[in-house]
Amino acid sequence: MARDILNEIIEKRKADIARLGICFGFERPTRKRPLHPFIEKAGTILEVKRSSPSKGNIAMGLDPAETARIYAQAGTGAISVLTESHYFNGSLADILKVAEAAPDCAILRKDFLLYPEEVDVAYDFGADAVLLIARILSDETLLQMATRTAALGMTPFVEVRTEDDLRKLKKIRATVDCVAGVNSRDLKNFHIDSLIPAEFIDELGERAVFESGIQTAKDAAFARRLGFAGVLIGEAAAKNQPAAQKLVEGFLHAKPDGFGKFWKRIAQMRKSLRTRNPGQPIVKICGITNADDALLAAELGANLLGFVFSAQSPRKTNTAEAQDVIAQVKKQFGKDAPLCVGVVTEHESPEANEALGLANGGILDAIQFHGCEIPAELESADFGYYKAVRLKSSDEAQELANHFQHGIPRALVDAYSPEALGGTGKRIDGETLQTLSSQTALWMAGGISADNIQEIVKSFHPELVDLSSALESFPGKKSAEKMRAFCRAVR
Ligand SMILES: O=P(O)(O)OC[C@@H](O)[C@@H](O)c1c[nH]c2ccccc12
Repeated sequence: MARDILNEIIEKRKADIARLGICFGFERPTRKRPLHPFIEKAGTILEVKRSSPSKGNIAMGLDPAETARIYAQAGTGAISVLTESHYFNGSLADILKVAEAAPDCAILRKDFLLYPEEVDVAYDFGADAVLLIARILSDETLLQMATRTAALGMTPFVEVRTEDDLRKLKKIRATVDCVAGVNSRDLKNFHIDSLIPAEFIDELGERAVFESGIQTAKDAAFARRLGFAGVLIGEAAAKNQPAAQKLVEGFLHAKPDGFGKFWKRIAQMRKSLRTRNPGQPIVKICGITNADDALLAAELGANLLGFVFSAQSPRKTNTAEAQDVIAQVKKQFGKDAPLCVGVVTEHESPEANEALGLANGGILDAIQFHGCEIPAELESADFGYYKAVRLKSSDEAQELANHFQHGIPRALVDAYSPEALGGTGKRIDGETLQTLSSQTALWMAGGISADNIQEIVKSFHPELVDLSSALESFPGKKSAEKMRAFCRAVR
């Protein structure tokens, strides 16, 4: 059985408190600073974090006062102080130091708090907000602690990760106002998935915070683009403090937009498939050129439709055709219509410009950059985008990790073929797929059909499968029979 770190942390804390008391041996101060509002408008929370169970040493020698000054200078409105000692090497004394060094910042006490009395301790040491992890607290204790936090004038910051956590949050919100955070890291196995916050955001209320896994300014921007009011950044800020300002600006300069909306819809699709039909991947049917194919695909439950804007492709479409097809699909399926994606293979080609025009006009929901880079000017585009990488070898699979460093949660992998840019029916080798599926949520294209989809799902657990040629009667025209057979097989 995997080691349950969460449990270990809690057991050690209980033992410490039994031995040292609720202040862990520190003298209990009287609060000196005034209370600060916490995430009342969009802002960042930078964390004083020396180490963690997942990463080990992060910034062991960090000086809390110096760090707090740098964070305040970087423009953050709030600072999180990890006070857990065994795994994070923090202490209550750190709060006192941060409070003195950053008098204008709100302070969050970040710990695995278990007892209502610990809320009073947080107040006395100078905290303005208190982390309450829904997963480790019963309904009653959570309510009691949130109520106590609010009664003292602090902000309860409730962290959720599961549906049951969400239920608890809703229950306490009936009586206590609180900020809700969603952790993109699973505290049980440390996996980071930036689409988890996207799944939850619509249920978290206005003051929602995206927690963990933020490495770059673009990642921070992604949280804002999804619509989060706050973002909590630990490792990336603590380890590289001169870069803290860039992280803050990345978040503050972005705004909720169509890019965030696209990923939110992907996250919601994944969630609804998970509840209705666990294991079934999101299905993207690509190479759509006509309304009959599009309408049948939508009726059969395709989640995304792909429109190819590439001169070389036998499945290429154009503005007028795509516009007409998409209008018919949206008319018939309304808000349940599949998402429509333009596939682009070459920058600044007339075809790429047509696709970008449709995306800017809100007709295409996203652009897939297939085998070409994403143009830098898209950083504030009001539509979704991601990259499709054509993999030649398993070595390249390693490089794929880089594509997730830019605030874009997924990349699609396709098989490489010297003859064409896609739609060759060729499949990526099993070893590479295995590597990828163990590292990331797999978005897979190339050689998928009704005949092999069950084996693919079983072996590689793709989150999304993208098909084109296997569903055709001839290039550019889908076969109703093959589409039906595929949809039966994928369920
Ligand atoms: O270092 P990161 O990946 O930026 O994560 C920061 C913060 O979200 C993380 O430390 C955290 C989130 N929730 C927690 C609960 C307890 C301890 C720590 C945490």
